[in-house]
Amino acid sequence: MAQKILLLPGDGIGPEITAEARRVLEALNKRYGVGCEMETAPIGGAGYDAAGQPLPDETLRLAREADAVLLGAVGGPQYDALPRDVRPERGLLAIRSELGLFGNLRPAILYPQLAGASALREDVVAGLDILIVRELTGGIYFGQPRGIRTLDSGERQGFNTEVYSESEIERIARLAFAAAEQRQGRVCSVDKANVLESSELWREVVERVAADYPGVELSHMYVDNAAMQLVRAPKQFDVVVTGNLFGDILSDCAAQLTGSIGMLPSASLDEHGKGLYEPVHGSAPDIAGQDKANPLATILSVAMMLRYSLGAGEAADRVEAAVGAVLEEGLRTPDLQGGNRPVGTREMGEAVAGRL
Ligand SMILES: NC(=O)c1ccc[n+]([C@@H]2O[C@H](COP(=O)([O-])OP(=O)(O)OC[C@H]3O[C@@H](n4cnc5c(N)ncnc54)[C@H](O)[C@@H]3O)[C@@H](O)[C@H]2O)c1
Ligand SMILES: CC(C)[C@H](C(=O)O)[C@@H](O)C(=O)O
Ligand SMILES: [Mg+2]
Repeated sequence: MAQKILLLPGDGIGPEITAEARRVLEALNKRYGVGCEMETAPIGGAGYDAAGQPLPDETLRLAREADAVLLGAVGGPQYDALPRDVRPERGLLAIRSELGLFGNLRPAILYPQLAGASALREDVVAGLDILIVRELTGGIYFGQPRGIRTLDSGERQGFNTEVYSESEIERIARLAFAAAEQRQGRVCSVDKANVLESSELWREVVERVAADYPGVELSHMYVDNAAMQLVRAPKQFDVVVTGNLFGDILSDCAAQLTGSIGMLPSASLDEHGKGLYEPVHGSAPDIAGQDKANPLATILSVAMMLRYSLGAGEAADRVEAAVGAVLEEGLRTPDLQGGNRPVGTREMGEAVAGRL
């Protein structure tokens, strides 16, 4: 039976990059009978425009029904003045929370053809393969209380709360340790336990979980040092497990090691392995609608979807190999240095689909 995929293009470059991901899926369907049916729904600013909500009820219903969801990106300056509760980013947070997508896998892998495009020297990044495991439905993004209040003095005060319960920490830690068992067997847990109680508990629970994975070596690092170590000697990391906010920041940082933020895919998984897949980058309003966006992060997110949610590991390998092939041929969108064939979003997508 055909598997149902819900496409959520979103805003800015979202529609352009998801169109190329769709092209790749259609090519897989046609050539290898991968068998997926695609449907599209609005989210983010597009959701607000269509239904007055950044996560329309119908979009959420379709997402629950689908076997997997592929999202482009949300947000843009035209929505920044909206009331907070209906801003595009709230739609993304809501779908993550509603679907229970606590486990965010963000692999930062350097394609050898892009070694010269990395922010770091080639010898520092050659062979780079890091997996950032970011907790996605807790922490300061969701903690209560939150808001902006007026103090007695008349001054206003913005406040958010960083909270992590033991069960939330335990399940993300288990995901990270299980991943490390399939990789180089090292987990680095990143926190701010020298200052934050939520991190103190995080460290304690991660230590406890580690006892169940004797084959995995655990280390801890404060987030400020981790940011520095990522750009100093990134290959020291195998799996990095961290909370929602730290993971958001560190994954953009890791992206630049791979040549561009346009190269980083992600999978957001629930307890049963159902997932939403999206590039790590945002809606890039500065280049939207100009055929300049790199669609590879979204196309590589399709590979993760095929592997984790659709049981099509071979097709996933094909997609990743096709990305390697087009880079080898020298195709580069403007965000990627090097190469000998400058291309736009569409030509890059067509090339990948053509090499499957
Ligand atoms: N998952 C998401 O939907 C998501 C993620 C991050 C930011 N956002 C939203 O996106 C909007 C813009 O945010 P931002 O500018 O801070 O981050 P961004 O990731 O959208 O862009 C940062 C920079 O990277 C470039 N870039 C991003 N993706 C690219 C791609 N595929 N190809 C080439 N260049 C690319 C952009 O042109 C820009 O210069 C905001 O509204 C933000 O909230 C959404
Ligand atoms: C747009 C925003 C809500 C989102 C996040 O902070 O999680 C984005 O930056 C990401 O990395 O997916
Ligand atoms: Mg981010």
